[in-house]
Amino acid sequence: MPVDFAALKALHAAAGDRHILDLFSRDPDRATEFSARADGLLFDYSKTNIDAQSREALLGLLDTAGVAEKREAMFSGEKINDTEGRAVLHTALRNLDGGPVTVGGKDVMPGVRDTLARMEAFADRLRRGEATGVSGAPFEDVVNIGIGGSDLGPVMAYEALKPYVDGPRCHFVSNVDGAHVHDVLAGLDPRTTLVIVASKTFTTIETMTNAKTARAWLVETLGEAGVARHFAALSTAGDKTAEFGIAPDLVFGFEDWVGGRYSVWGPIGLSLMLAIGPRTFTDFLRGGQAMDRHFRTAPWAENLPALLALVGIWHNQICGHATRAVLPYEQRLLRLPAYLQQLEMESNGKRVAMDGTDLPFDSGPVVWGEPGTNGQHAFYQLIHQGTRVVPCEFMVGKYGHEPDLAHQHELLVANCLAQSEALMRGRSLVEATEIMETKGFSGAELERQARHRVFPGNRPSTVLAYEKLTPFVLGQIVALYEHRVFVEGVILGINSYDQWGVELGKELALALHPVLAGTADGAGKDGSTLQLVDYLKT
Ligand SMILES: O=P(O)(O)OC[C@H]1O[C@H](O)[C@H](O)[C@@H](O)[C@@H]1O
Repeated sequence: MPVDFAALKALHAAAGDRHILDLFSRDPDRATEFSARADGLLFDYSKTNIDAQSREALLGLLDTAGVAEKREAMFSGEKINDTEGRAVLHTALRNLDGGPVTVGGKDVMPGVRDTLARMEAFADRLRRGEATGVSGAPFEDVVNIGIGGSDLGPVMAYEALKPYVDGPRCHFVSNVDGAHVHDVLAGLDPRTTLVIVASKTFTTIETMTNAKTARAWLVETLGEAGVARHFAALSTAGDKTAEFGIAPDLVFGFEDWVGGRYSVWGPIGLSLMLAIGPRTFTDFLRGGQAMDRHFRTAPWAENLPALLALVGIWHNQICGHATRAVLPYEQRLLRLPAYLQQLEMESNGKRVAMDGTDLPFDSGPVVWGEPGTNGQHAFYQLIHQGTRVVPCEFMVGKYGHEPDLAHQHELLVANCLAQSEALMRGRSLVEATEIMETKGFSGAELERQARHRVFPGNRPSTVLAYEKLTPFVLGQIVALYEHRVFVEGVILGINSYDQWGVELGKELALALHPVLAGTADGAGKDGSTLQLVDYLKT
């Protein structure tokens, strides 16, 4: 049944400009009552304007939208991506000791386990120095060439898990801008470099172009014979990887039921596995699996993915806040905001419902962010005093990985909690006036100066706290956000698993390329495009 936000909007309107602090005064247990835990994670959403009544109504959306049935449909391999006729089974990639999962009557788990075992065997051999390049020298560097989901997952996780890296160094090339591949290859020795071409379709123009450039770079030193030993491929398109010259034993395949932005758990995670080793990679999978279990079994009121989704719906569709900031107080999560941009915006940035009718409300929000504390010295000004409200999602760990620098970690945590507190508390005109009086201001100038120093406060934020950013915890966090996207998508009644919105630009770029190269004319193009072609063609 389609959801109706009218009741929630009425509750929001009735709350008026009620202050979040008043909710705490009224309910001394608010912090615990508006928090939930899962396998060591703590999600605190008490510093939002959601009260018991609005939470009840939000939870009601899950039943109206049939989230529980759709959740089981996803986990059991039904083709819920119905504009592409595909199942959505990234969860099978981390179903390490679970039961069979069938698609079209066939259990996919033997294939998943087989590919994982091949990846592990290769990773072990490479890390022991047994799988070598043509010169016999061990691989020291790995270059993952991919874009979108074939880049963001591995690069995000590699950066996040740097303390666990004890294998080859990984480098990531994604942009079709030749500067990217040039700069990465410039520092590398082809004799000790493994190039991984990561592309689900093996047709993505950026990836195939960069792969050809890397191939030419390698062949220049090692000859054609080097390709079979120095290139691996991660793809669903086995025929195309063979055409490229990649040896079949270095092709790690997967099925179309793994969406690009959900693919880090399988072969697309090979670079990560090479860097941290198969055992540690398994910990990452186990974290994802733990979150799957939590998502499937925890009651909705304690279910982290559901709660994150409902908080998201409340802020975006009900309160009308069009963006949300993801602010990890964890330097190594520096690529997480970019990863979540693809995960959330490519999944839930849709304008029609499943049945093709116009969506009667806004779809997913604009997601953006940076690690704290850097963001504090950049854009937090707008978050605190701008005219628009930006719901903030903070993340922070109890421990860092640098015991010698524990004092810095304390400062980091203090900053995170202080920002969340400051957003809620604000600073009133009275308080600001008092401060400016002590600085010697008076009269009209006192008021003018004080007004610049007012923080409206009452701005919502959530905190996701964890013990330490281990591979397991990273797995939990990534799966948490995946399932949050799923729940929001189901409530909105959209297909979170296609991405038709990326197609038009790709088609037009292909058509413009020959115009820029001077081998086709620009007939039918608009004046602006023609003017820019004229300026930019070489
Ligand atoms: O892995 P590939 O097939 O090369 O696709 C790479 C990326 O490009 C596409 O345009 C999609 O927008 C992404 O969802 C995908 O992750």
